[in-house]
Amino acid sequence: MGSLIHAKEQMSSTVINTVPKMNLLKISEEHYQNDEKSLSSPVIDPILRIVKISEEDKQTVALVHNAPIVSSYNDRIRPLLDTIDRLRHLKIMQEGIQLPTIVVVGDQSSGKSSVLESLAGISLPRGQGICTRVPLIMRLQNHENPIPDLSLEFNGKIVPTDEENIADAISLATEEIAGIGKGISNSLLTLVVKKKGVPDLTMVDLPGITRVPVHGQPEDIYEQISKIIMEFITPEESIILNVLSASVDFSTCESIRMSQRVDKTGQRTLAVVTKADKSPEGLLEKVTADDVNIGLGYVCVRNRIGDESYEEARAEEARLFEIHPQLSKINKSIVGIPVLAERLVKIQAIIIVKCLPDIVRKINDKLSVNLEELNKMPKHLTSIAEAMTTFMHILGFAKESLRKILLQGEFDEYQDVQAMHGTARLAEMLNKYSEELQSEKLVENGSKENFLLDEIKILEETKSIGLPNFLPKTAFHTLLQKKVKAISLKPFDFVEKVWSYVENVVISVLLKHSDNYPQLLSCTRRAAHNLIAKKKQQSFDWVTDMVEMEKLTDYTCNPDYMASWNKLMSRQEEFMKAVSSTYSPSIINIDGFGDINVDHLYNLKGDVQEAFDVKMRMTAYWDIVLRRMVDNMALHLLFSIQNLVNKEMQTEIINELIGPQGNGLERMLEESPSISDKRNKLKKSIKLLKESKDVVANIMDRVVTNFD
Ligand SMILES: Nc1nc2c(ncn2[C@@H]2O[C@H](COP(=O)(O)OP(=O)(O)OP(=O)(O)O)[C@@H](O)[C@H]2O)c(=O)[nH]1
Repeated sequence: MGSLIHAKEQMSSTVINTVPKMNLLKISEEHYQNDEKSLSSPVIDPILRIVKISEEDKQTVALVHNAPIVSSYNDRIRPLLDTIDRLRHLKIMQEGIQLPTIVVVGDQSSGKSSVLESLAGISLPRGQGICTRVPLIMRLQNHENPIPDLSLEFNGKIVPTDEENIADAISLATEEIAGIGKGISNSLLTLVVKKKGVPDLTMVDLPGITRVPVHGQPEDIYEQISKIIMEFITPEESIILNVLSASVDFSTCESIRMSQRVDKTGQRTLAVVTKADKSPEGLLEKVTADDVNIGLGYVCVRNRIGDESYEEARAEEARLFEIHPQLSKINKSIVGIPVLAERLVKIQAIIIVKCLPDIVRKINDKLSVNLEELNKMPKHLTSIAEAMTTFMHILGFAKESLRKILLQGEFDEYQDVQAMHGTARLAEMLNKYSEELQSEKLVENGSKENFLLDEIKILEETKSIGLPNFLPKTAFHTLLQKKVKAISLKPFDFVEKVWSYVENVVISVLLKHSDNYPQLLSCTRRAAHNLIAKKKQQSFDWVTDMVEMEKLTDYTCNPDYMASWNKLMSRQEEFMKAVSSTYSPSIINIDGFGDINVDHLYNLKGDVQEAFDVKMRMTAYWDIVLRRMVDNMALHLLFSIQNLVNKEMQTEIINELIGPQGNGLERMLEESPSISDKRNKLKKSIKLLKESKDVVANIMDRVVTNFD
C-alpha cells in the first residue's frame, strides 16, 4: 500500500510540475486525465468522468480507498487554496469577483452535513429537518500534528473548539447568526478543521431546500433558501456538489432542478449519492442511467450512522460496497468517501488553476478603475480659500468646454453626443431658418393667377395728383411692409430656438463640471437660466428693431440689386406685348416666376407697366432683404454667444454664488453625504483590493514556477 501511495504522490507531482504557464485549465484537465490513466488506464470522458475501468484497476482503486484521505496534491495545491481562502476571508466577492468554490447543495436531510463530516472526519449537527441554517464554509487542512485544531469564524471573531464540542459550537454560532429557531441567514460561518489525514478542501455547505415549511419555519423559507443557493451556484467558478439521497427519484430533487437551471449541461456538477445502505436496490441502474445529466459523475457513499466513530463508518462503508449483493456491483471508482475526497481535491485544483489568472486580472482591473475614480473625486474642502480655488477651476473648465463646443467646434469631450456639437447644430439651425425664409418667397412667386394684381391695386390707392411717370414711393413701402410682416415671426422663432439650445448646452456643461459639488448645482443652473433669459430678451429687442427697420426703410449698396432689377426689367417690353396679345392663353416665362398666364391683365384698368416695374424692384430688393436678415442674424448670434461664453457667464455665476445674496462658497465646504459615502466605499474597496493583490502577488509567481 505504501508503494502505491508513493507512486501516486509521484504521479501527482508530475501533474503539477508539467503544466505549462499557458492555458492552465485545459492542460491541467488533460494531466488530470493522464493522472487517472497512469493510475489505472481508465477511459475518461472530457469532463473528468470515468466511464470504464478494467478489472485490474478495480483492485488498485480498492487499495487506494483504504489509504488515508490525503493527497499529495495538498503540498502544491495548499498555497493556492490558502490564497483563495484568504481572498474569501477578505470578502473579495463583495467586489463582484467570484472565487472558485465547491458548493454543497441538496434537498433537506439529503445528507449534506453527513457527507461533509465524513470528509472532515468530525461530527457536525445532523438530524431531521433543517440543521444548516447559514452558509457554512468548511476549510479542511491536513496538518502533521496528531492533535486536531478546530475553530469557527463568524461575525468577525474566531472561536476555538474541539471535535467533541464542534456540533454544539456550530449550533450556537448558527443561533448567534440566524437567531434561535428555524430561520436562515446568508451571513457566513467558517469552520476551519486542521487535522491529520483530511483532504485539503474548502467547501460551502448550504441550507437544504424544502418546499414545505416545517413547524417554526418562515412561510417563505423556500424562496429564502433558493435565493442563497442560487447566489452561490450561479457563478461559473462554482462546482456544484449535489447531494442526493439514494432513496429518492433524482429527477424529483429540488437541488437537481436548481443546479440544472445554472448548469444546463451539468459540466460543473458532481453528484454524491448518500444512504446507499438504506436503498441499495436499483442504485447501480440509477447512476448508470444518469437521467439527470450529471457532467462530473456520481460517487455513492454511506455516511456515519448513529454513534459510530469515523473509522467505524469508513470500515462499514468499505465492507458494504465490497460484499453487498447489489452495491458490490457498482464500479469501485465511484464509491466511497475516499474516492469522493480524491475527486474533489482534483476538481478543486483544476478550477483554482483555471480561475486564478482571471481573478488576478479582475483584481488589477477593479483596483485601477477604483483608484481612477477616487482620484477624480472632489477634494474635501476645508476653507473658503480652497472652496474659491475649486470654484474658479470649475468655472475655468466650464468656460473652456463651452468655448470649444459653441465657438471653436471641438468636440473631444463629447465625441458621441451630437447634441453637444454646438457649432454644427447652430449652423444647421441657421440654414433651416434661411431655407424657411426663402421658401416663403417661392410660395409667393408661385401664385401666378393673381400676378401683378396686388401691385396694381396698391398703385391705384397710392396715386396722388402729380406727374404720371413718377413711381410713388409709398406704393413700394406698402408692398415692402406687407412682405416683411408676413415673415416677421420667423426671426423671433429662430432666436427662441437658438437660445433654448444654447441654454441646454450651457447647463449641461456647467452641471458636468460641478457634478462633484451638488451644492453648486442649483445656483449654477439658476445663473445660467437667468443669463440666457437676459440674452434672449436682448435678441428679441434686436430682432424687433431689425424687422421694423426692414419694414420702414429701404436701402442697399449691394450691386446685385441693380443688376437683378435690370435683368428683370429687360423683359418688360415682351411682357407688355404678352399682356396686350389677343391670343389666349397668353403665356410668358420670367426668371424666378416661371411661366405666367397674363390673360387676367388684358384690358385691365390701372397701369400694368408701372406695376411690373414695382414688382421687379421689389423682387430684386426682397432678395437683398432676406439675405440681410440671415446674415445679420448670424452675426448677432455669434457675437451674443461669444460675449456669453467669454464674459457674461462667469460674472453672472460669480454674482449668483458669492454675490450679496449668495452663500455658495460656504455651502461648498459642507460635503454631501452621498459624496462622502462614495469616497468611503471606494477607499474601503481599494484597501480590500490592494490586500487581495498582495495575497495573489506571491502566489502567481508560485503558480508559474510550480506549473512551469
Ligand atoms: N443510513 C444512513 N443515514 C444517513 C446517511 N447520510 C445521512 N444520513 C442521515 O440522514 C439524516 C439527515 O442527514 P444530514 O446530514 O443532517 O442532512 P442535511 O442534508 O445536512 O440536512 P439539512 O442541513 O437539515 O438539510 C441524518 O439523520 C443522517 O444520519 C447515510 O449514508 N446512511
